[in-house]
Parts: sequence; structure tokens; C-alpha cells
Amino acid sequence: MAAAICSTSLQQCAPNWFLKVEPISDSQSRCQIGLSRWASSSSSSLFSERCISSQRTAPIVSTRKSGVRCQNGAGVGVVEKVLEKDPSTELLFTTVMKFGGSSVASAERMQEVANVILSFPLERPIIVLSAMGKTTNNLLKAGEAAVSCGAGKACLISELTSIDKLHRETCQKLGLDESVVDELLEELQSLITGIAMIKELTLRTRDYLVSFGERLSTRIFAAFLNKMGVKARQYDAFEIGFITTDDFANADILDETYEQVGRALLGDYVKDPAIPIVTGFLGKGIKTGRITTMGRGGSDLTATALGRACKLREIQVWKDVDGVLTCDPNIHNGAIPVKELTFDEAAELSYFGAQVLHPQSMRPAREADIPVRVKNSYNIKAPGTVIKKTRDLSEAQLTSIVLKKSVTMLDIVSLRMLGQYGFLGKVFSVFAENGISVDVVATSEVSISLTLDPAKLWERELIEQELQRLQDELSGIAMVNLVQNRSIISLIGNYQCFSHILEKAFSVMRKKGINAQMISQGASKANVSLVVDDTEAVDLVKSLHKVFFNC
Ligand SMILES: Nc1ncnc2c1ncn2[C@@H]1O[C@H](COP(=O)(O)OP(=O)(O)O)[C@@H](O)[C@H]1O
Ligand SMILES: N[C@@H](CC(=O)OP(=O)(O)O)C(=O)O
Repeated sequence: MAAAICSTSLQQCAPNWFLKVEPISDSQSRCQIGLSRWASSSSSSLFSERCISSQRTAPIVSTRKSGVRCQNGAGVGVVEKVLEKDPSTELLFTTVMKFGGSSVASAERMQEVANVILSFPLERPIIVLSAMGKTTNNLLKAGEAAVSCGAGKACLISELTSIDKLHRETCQKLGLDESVVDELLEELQSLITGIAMIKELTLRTRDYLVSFGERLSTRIFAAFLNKMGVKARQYDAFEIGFITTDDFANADILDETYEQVGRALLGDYVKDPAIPIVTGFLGKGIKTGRITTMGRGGSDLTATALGRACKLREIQVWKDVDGVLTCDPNIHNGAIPVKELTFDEAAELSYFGAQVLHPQSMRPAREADIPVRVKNSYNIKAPGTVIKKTRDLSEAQLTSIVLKKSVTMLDIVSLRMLGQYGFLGKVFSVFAENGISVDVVATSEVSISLTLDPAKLWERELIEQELQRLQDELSGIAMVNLVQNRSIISLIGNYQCFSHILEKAFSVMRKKGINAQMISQGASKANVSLVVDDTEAVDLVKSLHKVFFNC
């Protein structure tokens, strides 16, 4: 009987939809409807809403020509559409909400974040969390301390004690049993002792070490939501298909991630609906199978990747500021929120050092064309910043000013031993071999000026030996002049107005007697960068901000 029902409904449905019917007993069948729409003469929208969010399976009560009828708690309905074999993403989740370390720094903050989530009852979110407060920094410091302190003293490392205290106290304050974190905290203790014994901290071990931050925060938060009666399920990203390169500390998400993660989360939700609470920042190396991290601030990238994986309507990143601001508020307290940005502008801004977003985080959102909203978890009412494909540029000039300090600049002049192509190729191959990426470049036929981003691993400064090696390797083909303590000031905005923007900027610089040592426009054209001395930079940014934004 079940097979007969099944084939009838399959004929009625689009070929990529299926209705799975399992006999329970001779007289009863159960129909797995998953994401199906229900028709109900009285309250069809309410009925479909309930069915989608809470009821996956329903007994079939009858099959008629008009369709298969099933019953759930709200009554009897006709199955209009039934679920694709591979669970469809449609309507299961609506948004991803990522909360950074500052948003979940304490028990009080976690309560506040729960309130934020509950204040959007119409959303079906996926939640991404970073480690609580400064936990990532403390884990790194604890690891460094372990290398030199000796195994006997490992358990006394102050950062380890504060991590332990913070997570246990948070559990207590939220009314949770400490068993939520016991196992992980013990594992962390053993790891630190292990590092102290072998006196070595490789990048691979360091990624494993810092992973404890996100693994702890998500477990606490999921347990807290469950305690509040909001069903939530914790996920370690590296267990659900976040596949990355094996570049420990700076891994990149690989494309297979999207399908795997989408399938894992949606499949679970269809079986047993619960808000997913996912660790930000973490992945699994494709070859090594080990835990990787995606660079500091990598939880933003987790959020946008989830947005793409689950084809969501919107990606929200919740910070401790009212959105992306016209400049870093730590540099100039007159910074004001930017209403809208394009993906290009946001990518340039983050790449050139605005800490507010992870440099790679715009990629999945741009590829899937999903808007990203930057919001303030301390000020929910603030509209925040929307980042999307295009925006009205008719009124737009400068969007934001970004300062990157302590940059090293190289002037490389060809000895003319190679042709032009050979020269440029050789210079960049030396950088590639040394794992050093280049930020700003200006070239002529025989010379290159560039600033170096020391493939920044954990904010490590480019060390002297690396610079010396670079100079030695280039010395056969070029004269190299190395200048340190420079700053890059990036002007992000509407490229159609750049003549005007530069005119204004140079006028400010002329009045201050400051010379730009290098000027360069990025390929996306949303950015012009100027290189000046470190000593002049902060003051110049403040003056530029006053001229462009009147504050
Ligand atoms: N242009 C900018 N707009 C907003 N915030 C900025 C900007 N530049 C730097 N920041 C800094 O970025 C911080 C927010 O980013 P972050 O600390 O990464 O948040 P979270 O840890 O919550 O993800 C702000 O507190 C601010 O100090
Ligand atoms: N905890 C990681 C990842 C992260 O994204 O953090 P945050 O969202 O607080 O910037 C870090 O500190 O880098």
C-alpha cells in the first residue's frame, strides 16, 4: 500500500521532489514531508509555517485525487510540495548571525546575545560564535609561556588560569553545570603540559590550541539556549565539512565546504529542528585532517561561508560598534557609521587593515550575492552597515579611511640584467618563495616600489632575517632600498570621484607639509593608497577625516 501512495504522489510532484513513505504498521504509514507546503482552508500560512519549522513527519490520513493528506499537530493538510532528496535549503534557515569575541565576552553578554536572537522571532538563524573576549590571545600567550616554563609549572600559567576561571564562572552565572566545559578544559590543561614538555609550539599545534576558545564558547551558549527552552545544537565546524587548505594559522576555505556544510546542517535540522551554534574561525585541513584556523578574525569568514552554504537571505555580523565606520574609532573618535558599502569597498577596507572585517570574508558573500549586515550587539537599534553588490554612487565620494601602520617599504631598481617581464617575474617569485605577500605596488619599466605584508601570522612583525634574505636574493638583479616605519593610508570610495578625492587629500597634505612616498590604486578601483611616514600618519588621518566627513 505504501508503495502505491508513493508512486501516486511522485507523479503529482515535480521530478526533483520526493515523498518518502514508510510503512509503520499494516494500517499506518508515515510520510516524511520535510520542507513541504501545506494547504489548509482555514489558516494556510500559519499551517505551513508551523509545518516547516517544527513538524517533519506526519501520518498520512488519506490519498485522494486531490492529493496526499497528512496530519500534524495543527490539523490535516494536503501535501502540496514535498522535499527534494537532498534537503532543499529553501526557508529552513533565513540568516546567519555571527557574534564576535566582544559580543560574547561574559555571561551577561551571552544573555544579551540570546536576547538579540530571540528579538527576531521570524528569523530561523544559524549562529556563529567567536571565542569569549580575549580568550584567543590568552590561549596564544599560554602556549608561548608553556614553551619556556617547564612542565612542572605549566598549570600555573596565568593565562591558562584566567581561561579556566572565565569559562567556569560563565557556566555558574548562566546556571549551567560546569560539566559543559570540564572535558575541554582538562584537555586544554593536558595540551599546555604537553607543549611545556616538548618545548615546542608548531603552527599546527597552535591551531589546535586556539580552537579551544570557540569550542568552549559555543558549548556554553548552546547549553544556555537549551536551558532557556530554545532548542539549540552545538557544532564544531571541523566536524561538519569546513574544509580548508593546510596553511595552519592562515587557512583558506575550499569550495567543497559549501555543499558538505549545507547538507550537514540542513539534514540535521530536517530530522530534529534546533538552532545550530557553530564555532567560528575553525576548519579541517584537506590533507592533514587536522584542525586549522583561518587567520585572526576568521569567524566573519565562517559566517559568510555558512551564508553561501545554506543560501541564506542575509548574513549578519554583530560587533561592538555601530557598523563599519568612516575610520578606526581608536584612531579618531569622530568616526561615524557608513550606511552602505559594496563588496569591493568592504574587501579593500578589510584587506588594508580595518579590523572590523576579516579580509577574505567578503568572498563567499560576493560569490553568492548575499548581503552582509554589520550590526552592534551593544546597540541593537542602530541600523548598522549593509554590504552588497551595488549601491547608489551618485552622492557617494569617500566611504572610509583606513590606516595600516609599521609597514616596510621596498624600492627595487633593476640592474637591467633581465628584460622587463623577466624582472617583474623574478622579483615576485622571490616574494612567493619567502611566503611574503605584497600590499601596495607601484611599478615602472625598471623599478618597483612596494609595501610588504609579512604574510602576517598572528601579527608577527616581519623579522630581520627574513628581510635580509629577501634583500640578498634580489641583489643579483636589482638595487634594493629598504625603508621601515611607514604607514599606508587607504582612501576607500567611489572611484569615479577619485580625482576630486585626491585633490582634497593632497591639499590637506600640502598644508601639513607631508609628501606621499608612494601612491597606488587597487585593481578593484575602490581604493587609492598613499604611503607616508608613521610619525605623520595618525594626525593626517584625523585631518583627512575632518575635511571629508566634517567631524
Ligand atoms: N573602519 C572601522 N569600522 C568599525 N570598526 C573598526 C574600524 N576599524 C577598526 N575597527 C575596530 O574593529 C572593532 C570591531 O571588530 P572586532 O573586534 O573584530 O569585532 P568582533 O571581535 O566583535 O568581531 C571595533 O571595536 C573597532 O575598534
Ligand atoms: N577568536 C578568533 C576568531 C575571531 O573571529 O574572533 P573575533 O570575531 O572576536 O574577531 C580571533 O580572536 O581571532
